[in-house]
Amino acid sequence: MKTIEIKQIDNYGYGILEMDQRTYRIPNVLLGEKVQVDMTTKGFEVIKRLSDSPKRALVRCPKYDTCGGCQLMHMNYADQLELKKQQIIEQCEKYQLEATVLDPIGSNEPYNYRNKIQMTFKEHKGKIVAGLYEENTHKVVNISDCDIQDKVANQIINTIKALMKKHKIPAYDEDKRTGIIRHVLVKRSLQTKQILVVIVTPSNIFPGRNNLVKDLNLAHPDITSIVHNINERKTSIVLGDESKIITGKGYIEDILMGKRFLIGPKTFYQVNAHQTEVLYGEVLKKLQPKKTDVILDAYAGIGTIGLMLSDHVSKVLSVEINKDSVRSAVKNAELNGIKNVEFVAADAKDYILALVEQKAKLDAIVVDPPRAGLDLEFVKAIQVLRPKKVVYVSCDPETLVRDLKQLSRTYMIGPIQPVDMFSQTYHIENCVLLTLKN
Ligand SMILES: C[S@@+](CC[C@H](N)C(=O)[O-])C[C@H]1O[C@@H](n2cnc3c(N)ncnc32)[C@H](O)[C@@H]1O
Repeated sequence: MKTIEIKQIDNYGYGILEMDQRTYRIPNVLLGEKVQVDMTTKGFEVIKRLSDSPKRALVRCPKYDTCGGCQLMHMNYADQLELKKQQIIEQCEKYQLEATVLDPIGSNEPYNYRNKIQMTFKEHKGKIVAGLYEENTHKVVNISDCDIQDKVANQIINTIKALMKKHKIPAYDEDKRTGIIRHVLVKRSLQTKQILVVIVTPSNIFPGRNNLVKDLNLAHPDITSIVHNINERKTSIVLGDESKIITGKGYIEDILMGKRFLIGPKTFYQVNAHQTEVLYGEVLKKLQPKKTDVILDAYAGIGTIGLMLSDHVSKVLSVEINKDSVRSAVKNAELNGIKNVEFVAADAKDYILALVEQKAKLDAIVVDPPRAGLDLEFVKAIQVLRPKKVVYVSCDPETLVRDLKQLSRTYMIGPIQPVDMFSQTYHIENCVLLTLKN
């Protein structure tokens, strides 16, 4: 056993310890804190924290050390934001990109902000547990009150656990392939307060379903719709292909930037509605669109950014690879009476290459790719099309800066504006305006 002092913290919130020519990353420690550590056959283990930094924040979650879902709950919120800013600066240095990184826009609601919760159910020593998988394992950490998830959704999960006991409905055992309830997904709209509950089972057979649904509705009369989803596959993917609507319409509605959006079991939707409006507000502010503009919204999801922009421009081209999301986007346009957005289900790279082929004239492009960032061919196609403005929305600082470096040959890179959509975790969203060089 050894006592060590934490002398370095990386930009993801881990203490860094160099020992025996190896580097260890220690969670839940702050600069100057002393910890007792032990080398085990498995590697490195923190036995006990011996001192607390004056900058330590109260960790509200009793499962913080095992769950792995949050990494920064032990830090003051202002320090969390500063650390996330440093992540982006680190990437700018790595890729030698000259860019200003602004202070992140923090959230007024750094707890209980997630509007979607997805719990895995298991039996453990004769008890039903529901929670998230422990990092890199299939062990479920039992969570009864997650501090970043919606409070009502937490209560619904606890009710379902109690009702399973009451009606003797067993949780699914993925090794033996026995039992009934595998996962429960709850989505709750911030604006309309509508609630969708999706109960996932491994087959059609669901004894006790009617009793469970009846009691669940009695306990939570505010539930808008309950869906039974069947996932027969041995996979960590939560939802299967078949869904049966048990009550309600099978989806809920939310309002974002004044527009209505339909959210079904599989619909991709930003998890932090408070900060999504802040982020989309930044997109609008940076783009300063004109009524005559033709804009491409690439990696469009259910069309949220393009639909928000539709009032301000002449036409939006919206491209998204997931066909279900595109179908939702089309419905969302109808729901809002929007007629100037053209939706395409395609790989954004293929679509933009076709626009290059057609010598299309675009005034601006908004991109919001997944963590992998933009395909190099997509980046090069932007450089051929040469719209005056590009707004890049990103959830991964490394791929953002990599792509900005490439785009900086043709575009001036504006200040990078981080927006904190994922408080208590090390994730950060960014938004940046690129303006065509003369
Ligand atoms: C970070 S989400 C952004 C969604 C949307 N802009 C929003 O704010 O909700 C990224 C989206 O890119 C889509 N996507 C991933 N790869 C793609 C590709 N090669 N071409 C087009 N869309 C893609 C995903 O399905 C997902 O909907």
